Amino acid sequence: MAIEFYKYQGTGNDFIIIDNRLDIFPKNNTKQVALMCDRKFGIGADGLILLEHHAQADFRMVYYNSDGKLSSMCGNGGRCIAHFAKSLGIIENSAVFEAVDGMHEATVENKVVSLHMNDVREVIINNDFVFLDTGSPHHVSMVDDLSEFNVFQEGRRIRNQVYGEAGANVNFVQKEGDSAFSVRTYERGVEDETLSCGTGVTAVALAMHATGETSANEVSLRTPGGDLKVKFSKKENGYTDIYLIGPAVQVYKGEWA
Ligand SMILES: N[C@@H](CCC[C@H](N)C(=O)O)C(=O)O
Repeated sequence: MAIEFYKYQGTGNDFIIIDNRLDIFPKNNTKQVALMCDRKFGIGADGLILLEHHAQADFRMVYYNSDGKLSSMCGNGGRCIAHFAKSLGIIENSAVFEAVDGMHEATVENKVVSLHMNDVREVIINNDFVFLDTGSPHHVSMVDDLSEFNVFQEGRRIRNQVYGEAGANVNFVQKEGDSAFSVRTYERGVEDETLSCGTGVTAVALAMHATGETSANEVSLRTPGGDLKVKFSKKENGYTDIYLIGPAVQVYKGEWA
């Protein structure tokens, strides 16, 4: 049976999104998800997202990385699925949905989506990197010349040598101003640099605050795919009221034969 899909991008982090409220998708078929995400033999995307029925919330979000495996939270994907829900008429301008890391709220205003992320309880500060979980695990490291930095080589090395099979996403950061940073991310499950990572820039904003690189509670993050904003409040142990804000764009609609 042909599957109707929508292609989305949030600051260049791109996704196939499918309305699976009628359970049409073969959810255990890892090979099919990987093939659909393949940029040469399939549609091409960093991940695939299912929008599903939820008894108490507006919908459920199910996220697969481009390797075809179910994974942890995707911030840019969360922003894109909220926009998709609005385009389907499931929500008006605000959504409550459940993802793998729990409940989220989102507001959609034209192409800009603000996503409420879950609280972060622990920020682990090491000599030359910070580790924290913003729904997905993130390693954050500052570098001097981000545009020339070999994100693929160094990201892949850290992802494998430091975090082993489970892995982590690896973010490289350069300070651009008091509350502005540039970020490039190597994503596990894509096993490559992506143009942007939502949980990644969220991790960077909190890591920069926790290490004193910024004292601002609203941070601008420049990624190769576009600009995002992260707002947050500090609490005794960690951070609360965390919002990831930026564009989510429906690119096209198609059918997977
Ligand atoms: N692109 C995502 C992160 C997706 C999950 C990640 N690859 C993982 O497996 O941890 C985002 O925007 O947050």
